[in-house]
Amino acid sequence: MADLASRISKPSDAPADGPSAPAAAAAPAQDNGNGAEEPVDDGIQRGLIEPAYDVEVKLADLQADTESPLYSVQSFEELGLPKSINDGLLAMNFKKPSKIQERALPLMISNPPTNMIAQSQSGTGKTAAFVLTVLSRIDFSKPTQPQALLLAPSRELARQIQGVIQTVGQFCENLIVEAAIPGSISRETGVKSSVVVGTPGTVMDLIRRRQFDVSQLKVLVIDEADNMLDQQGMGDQCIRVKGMLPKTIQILLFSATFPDKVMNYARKYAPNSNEIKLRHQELTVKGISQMYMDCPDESKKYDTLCKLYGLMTIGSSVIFVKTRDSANEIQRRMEADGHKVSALHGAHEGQNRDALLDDFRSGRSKVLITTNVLARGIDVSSVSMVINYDIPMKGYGDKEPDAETYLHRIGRTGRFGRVGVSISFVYDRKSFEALSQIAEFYGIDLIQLAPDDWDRTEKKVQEVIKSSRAKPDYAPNALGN
Ligand SMILES: Nc1ncnc2c1ncn2[C@@H]1O[C@H](COP(=O)(O)OP(=O)(O)OP(=O)(O)O)[C@@H](O)[C@H]1O
Repeated sequence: MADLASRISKPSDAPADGPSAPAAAAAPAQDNGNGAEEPVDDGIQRGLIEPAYDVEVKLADLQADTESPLYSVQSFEELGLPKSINDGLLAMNFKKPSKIQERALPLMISNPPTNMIAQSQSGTGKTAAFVLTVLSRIDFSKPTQPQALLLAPSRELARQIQGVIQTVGQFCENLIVEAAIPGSISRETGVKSSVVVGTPGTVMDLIRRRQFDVSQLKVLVIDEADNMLDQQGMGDQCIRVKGMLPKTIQILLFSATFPDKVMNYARKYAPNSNEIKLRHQELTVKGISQMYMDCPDESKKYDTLCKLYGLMTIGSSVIFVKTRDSANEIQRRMEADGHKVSALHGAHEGQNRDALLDDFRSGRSKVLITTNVLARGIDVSSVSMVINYDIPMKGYGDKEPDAETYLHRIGRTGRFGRVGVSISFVYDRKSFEALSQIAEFYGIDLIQLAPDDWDRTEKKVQEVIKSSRAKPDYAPNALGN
């Protein structure tokens, strides 16, 4: 049995990670809904929760730190991308590539095209890395001929990636990007774009019904590839889709996590790939202060959640629960108790899901209760807190802790150098052991919050949320070799 306390630190008065901050509340981020930042002229990105008191660490400092996953030696110009694409990056105020972008891009855009399996911590810019590659391969004189296909596990992530392609590609003439998600492509027209971003089931249906001409596809990207290729998940669908595509297609697989078991599938799926991999001790983002709350019993979890509501609304927060029913139930109870929350999960109809996420992105709603459907990839820079109401578990009878899902869930905060807090609720031996094993796996020390000392709990959480940016030396060892 794992040593329960070995990775879990006792409460202390020492400040939580992050520069200390005065008492002003952090401003909500300016997310443009595309995962891109609004440009500003102060040399810092808006959307990075920039309260006046944050003078300690700028993104530029983080990107100059050799230990940071955001570090690079080259500029985007030096990576040899076409001007129209560089102009898009400028408009997004992307000043320097992150480490994954700097390392993966030259390998991916070179000819002859080579497959890639690439891993990098959550929120470090994997999307732009593959989007830039896709755009560099498109022949813009054939705007309605499908040339690139990107697959993602959820409609929300597919739409988000579509938005990033449109934003980065805003100066590429005749760029047409379509989402292939349920209800998005009319039977009459079929696919009429050069870039298609979709979920595997819908893409497979479109190809089978001959509404999607795949004969000229040059590049296939699979985001969240470990999840997508997992035989327990969408592995079969992804294999079938690949079987319908040209044999010469360049395949790019991206994720923050690649468990060994799935890595074997990945290597078969994308043979002779270049690989950029991390060790699991390098995976956590140090800007995320990982905390846990030892609740007296399961029923007290809800009371604890309500007590945290004030802290949740300093920025935006995501509450992860195991089932759709518990998402609905917690929403119902919290609303009855006077809190403003929304719930998004797979039982909702597609357009409703889109509207709920759009509201969350824009800050119209600030607390979102959801299931694992939003655990991966979703990029909303204002998220300063993630709550694991249930510790993610996997396997038959939920026997094993799901370390990958834990990492993706908490990675909804702390995006690209920002700071955030994750709070995991434990309430019995099983949940405590599961969290201990996850902490052990990643080599992290979790900070305990005391449910009976709210002053201290609030202080600890506020110290992080209001500090706004990770210090350079919080960054992990970054990419392995
Ligand atoms: N070079 C850059 N400079 C500034 N910001 C960037 C840069 N590259 C990406 N970003 C921003 O960083 C944020 C996180 O990027 P992205 O969503 O691609 O992360 P990711 O690595 O795919 O994370 P996840 O593993 O959670 O999917 C986005 O808001 C994106 O706009």
